[in-house]
Amino acid sequence: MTEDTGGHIAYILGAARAQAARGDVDLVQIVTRAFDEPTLGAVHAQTEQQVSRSLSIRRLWTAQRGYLSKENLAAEIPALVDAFLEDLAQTQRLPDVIHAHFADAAQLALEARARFGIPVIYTPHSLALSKSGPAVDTDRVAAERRALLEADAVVLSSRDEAEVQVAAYGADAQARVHRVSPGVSLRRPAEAGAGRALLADRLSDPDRPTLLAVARPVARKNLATLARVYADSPALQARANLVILAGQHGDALQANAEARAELTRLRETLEVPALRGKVALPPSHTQGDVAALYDRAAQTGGVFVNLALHEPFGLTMLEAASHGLPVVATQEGGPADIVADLGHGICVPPAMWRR
Ligand SMILES: O=c1ccn([C@@H]2O[C@H](COP(=O)(O)OP(=O)(O)O[C@H]3O[C@H](CO)[C@@H](O)[C@H](O)[C@H]3O)[C@@H](O)[C@H]2O)c(=O)[nH]1
Ligand SMILES: O=P(O)(O)OC[C@H]1O[C@](O)(CO)[C@@H](O)[C@@H]1O
Repeated sequence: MTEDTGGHIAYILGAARAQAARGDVDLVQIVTRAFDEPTLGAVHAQTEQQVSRSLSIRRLWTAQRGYLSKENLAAEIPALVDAFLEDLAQTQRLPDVIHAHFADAAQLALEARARFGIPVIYTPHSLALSKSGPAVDTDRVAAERRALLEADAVVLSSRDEAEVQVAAYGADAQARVHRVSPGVSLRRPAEAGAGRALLADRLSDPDRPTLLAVARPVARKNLATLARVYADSPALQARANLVILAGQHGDALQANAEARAELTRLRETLEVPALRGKVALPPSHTQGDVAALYDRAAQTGGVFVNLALHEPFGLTMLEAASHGLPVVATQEGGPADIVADLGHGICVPPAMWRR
């Protein structure tokens, strides 16, 4: 949707679909914020969306009707809490449990528990104290700590999250932790030629092995280092193409400062005459394109690359595996567990190539 739409959304949709398909679950409802932004899709202004018989999306309206990035969401939380409590007060059947994804959602869930007694599960996806860089968002850290301490259960994806990342929030934070390794659905092969069409104008020979990266353009994902390694290596350029999907960045106005800086670095490194025909940094793509690119990379004998400075879990390692694509993955965070379980690649220290 935007350059910041990433793994926690993919996780929620996958988990909700899997839960809704269970015989012992009557209804799953994804509750999120409504917004009116036609360029991002009219569906986000739809209050109720039926996804399948037992899965729906409920969107809450507040006075602020436009799209808000996660950095701008904090001021809207009190209004969202009110909208959520009012919605629950009017529902015919209260949920048996609320699973809050990310600490801002946990703030709504904990208020709902206080009012209606509904138990709360919290999944952080990405804890701010694990992020490298100088600017730690103290409000976000406080919301994460509260959610870790007050939720009835905390569901984490990787051993690193459970044993290392949560420990940074204090010994108490580990008390209710459960580790559940996520999966991804095994995808059907993409439509013949789909990924090829996306690359045709950009790569002189799309059949050469592909080095593929798929990640949001944020400093933590370290995409600029991958670009620099490729740009500095004639040997790599002679053997493989480089394809980087770094979110939707056709409309630069949407991008926040961090994404703009990362995308500028990527363009400055890759959009140079010497690399023409060897590199693709497509500005937009569909979900079908992502699946097709994983397939294409596998078919060309390529590899998926994730050099993140820190990766809390690493859903893209699973996606690559589900398409039969081996990985070179960061050893910082969750990927080491995934690669050890699946045996589909190697883990490397990303600092080896730090800019
Ligand atoms: O241009 C892009 C970039 C990403 N994606 C998708 O977005 C998701 C990104 O996943 P990942 O890089 O793992 O997630 P993050 O956005 O960083 O989200 C957090 O949450 C994920 C789920 O818990 C964890 O795997 C991550 O480690 C954690 O940082 C994947 O489904 C990608 O296919 C796209 O479709 N297009
Ligand atoms: O990089 P951060 O700030 O830790 O946040 C990661 C999360 O934020 C989002 O990009 C947007 O909410 C999620 O898709 C992702 O899981």
